[in-house]
Amino acid sequence: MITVTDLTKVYSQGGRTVHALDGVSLTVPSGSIHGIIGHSGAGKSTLVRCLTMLDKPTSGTVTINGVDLTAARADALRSARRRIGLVFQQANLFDSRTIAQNVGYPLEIVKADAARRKAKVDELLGRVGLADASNAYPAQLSGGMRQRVGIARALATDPDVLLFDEPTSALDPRTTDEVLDLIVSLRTPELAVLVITHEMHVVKRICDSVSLLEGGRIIESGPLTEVVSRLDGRLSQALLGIPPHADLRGAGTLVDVLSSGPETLQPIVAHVSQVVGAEIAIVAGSVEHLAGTTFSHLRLLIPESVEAGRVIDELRRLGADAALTDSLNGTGEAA
Ligand SMILES: Nc1ncnc2c1ncn2[C@@H]1O[C@H](COP(=O)(O)OP(=O)(O)OP(=O)(O)O)[C@@H](O)[C@H]1O
Repeated sequence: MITVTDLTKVYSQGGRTVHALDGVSLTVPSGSIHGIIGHSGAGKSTLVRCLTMLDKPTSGTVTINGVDLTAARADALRSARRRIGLVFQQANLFDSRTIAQNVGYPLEIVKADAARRKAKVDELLGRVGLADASNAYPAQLSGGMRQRVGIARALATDPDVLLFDEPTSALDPRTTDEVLDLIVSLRTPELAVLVITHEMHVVKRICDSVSLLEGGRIIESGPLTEVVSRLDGRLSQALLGIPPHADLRGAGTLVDVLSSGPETLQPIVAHVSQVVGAEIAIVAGSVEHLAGTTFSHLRLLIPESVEAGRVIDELRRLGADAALTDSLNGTGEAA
């Protein structure tokens, strides 16, 4: 389990002070995959550096399975760092070493004997689907395969936390999904996985929970199924993205409606049209299958002849959430 409490990082540059991290707190239980999503400049790289103590936080704590990294002294910190496996955007492999030697490198550092090293490397290459590539060199592998090697290397010291920093940003969509599926397959009850990314697709595909980082702060956080259910949430609007609607002024009132699970199979719009005695158009929509549940976010155009409040009440009565589109914050804007 990784626990981050009130983490801050302040940089001073040319008389200017930058609060790159401004009170970040989060918990990633062992056995789960947590995503941190944010735009460029949100503080993602700073967070990675502070979590691994490559950069010392200004204040706050980072605890891994009860060990406070911020309080650890040199030796203790070195062994605590080994509890974190790190995977970056580029695998950064040694070109002159074979794949097996690259994966076994962290075990050389801790002076594991050759037999143990070989057994571990064989096991890890099997886990990442590269058992046949052990004698190959990095230049002979595709980008996706190199990333698999990086993942195997990060697992070499049996870490408690696996920290991914933009793991798929350099990969094509198909390879991205293969690597994401691999990450999911690594899940064990002992391992806490933290994925830092700017890609909502990564969050949708593999995360159990997610935090939105902006300006060094976590402004929204929770289990995926919970954040997506908040009609007014930034993460919900990004996960169930609806393109900004065309200018429909004068055509009626826009209402957003969000439903999940079995409700998404109900013809609620047709039903409400019948109840209010008017034809309601769906002008935009998004349906996603996330964390095992189907979510639907629709934008409806209510004719002027019908009171939108009645439609909203009726939709809510049917178990959906609904609100006037204009009342929602930042509608149509991705996180
Ligand atoms: N060493 C530094 N000195 C001064 N300011 C810094 C330093 N590192 C980061 N910052 C500032 O801290 C803020 C967060 O930067 P950071 O690189 O962590 O964001 P990011 O989300 O990783 O962005 P990107 O995806 O573009 O790398 C930015 O305003 C950046 O200019």
